[in-house]
Amino acid sequence: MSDSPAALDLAVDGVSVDLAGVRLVDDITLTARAGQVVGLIGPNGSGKSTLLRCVYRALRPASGAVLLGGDELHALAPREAARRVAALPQEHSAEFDFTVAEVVGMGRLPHRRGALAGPSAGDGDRCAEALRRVGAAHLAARGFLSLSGGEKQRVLIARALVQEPKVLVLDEPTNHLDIAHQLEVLALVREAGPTVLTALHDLNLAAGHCDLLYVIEDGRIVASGPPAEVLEPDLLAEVFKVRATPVRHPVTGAVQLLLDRLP
Ligand SMILES: Nc1ncnc2c1ncn2[C@@H]1O[C@H](COP(=O)(O)OP(=O)(O)OP(=O)(O)O)[C@@H](O)[C@H]1O
Repeated sequence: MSDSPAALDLAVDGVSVDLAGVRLVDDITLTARAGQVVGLIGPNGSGKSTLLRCVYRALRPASGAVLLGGDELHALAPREAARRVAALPQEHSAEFDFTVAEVVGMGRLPHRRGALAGPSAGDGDRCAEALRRVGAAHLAARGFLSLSGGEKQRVLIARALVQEPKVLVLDEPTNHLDIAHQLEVLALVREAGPTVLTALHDLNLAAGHCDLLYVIEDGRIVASGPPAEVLEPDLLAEVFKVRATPVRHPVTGAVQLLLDRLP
């Protein structure tokens, strides 16, 4: 865990979300202490993205609150919220007809002095460094729309990093990434120092990279705790409908799962 002073405690306090008359997230409470990497795992349609959308302000909960360092997120001015929270959404509704360098530069907008102010000194260096860290420096001049899925994902991670958030919300950050980049990106977001709340499908990545896991099923949290405690066979059979055999990674010591279909 990083003790970066830039990170803030995140608390989701009794959050419920209703869409189209259906309760999709039901009274969820979770906490991530400053600098922790907290994973949200659960089957398809369990409510992970819906909850994360509340934490990056794309949705307003029907009840409950999201607190950042004790301040209510939905009460902050948009610009102030954007200085504290960056997000990597699962679907990018906005397709960017911009260069990669321009897309990453958008991450600096919340830090500009005024709405009409230009880039600050150092913004270009920050963006170049972030692109380098995600292994995308060579793509800076390319059109974003011309990139592969994994290249786009890495550029959007660079954009979130240059925002220098105190809380980083990631919805399936390893989507489209090859295995080396999956491991790299998860190490990178931890090193960057913000509090991280991330949805992950890969249970072994969750086991190896998260300080704490919350398991969501049908919009409710059904288990939480350190990965080695949470990822136990009965729970995984019940929630994910798989047979899981936990083993210790011989090098890192992290719990890892051998997975197959239930007999
Ligand atoms: N606007 C909406 N109106 C009605 N239902 C919705 C809406 N958005 C999402 N849902 C439903 O809410 C449930 C939770 O969706 P959500 O995207 O949060 O799940 P998820 O856990 O992120 O799933 P996945 O692992 O498939 O990404 C799903 O059944 C989904 O179909």
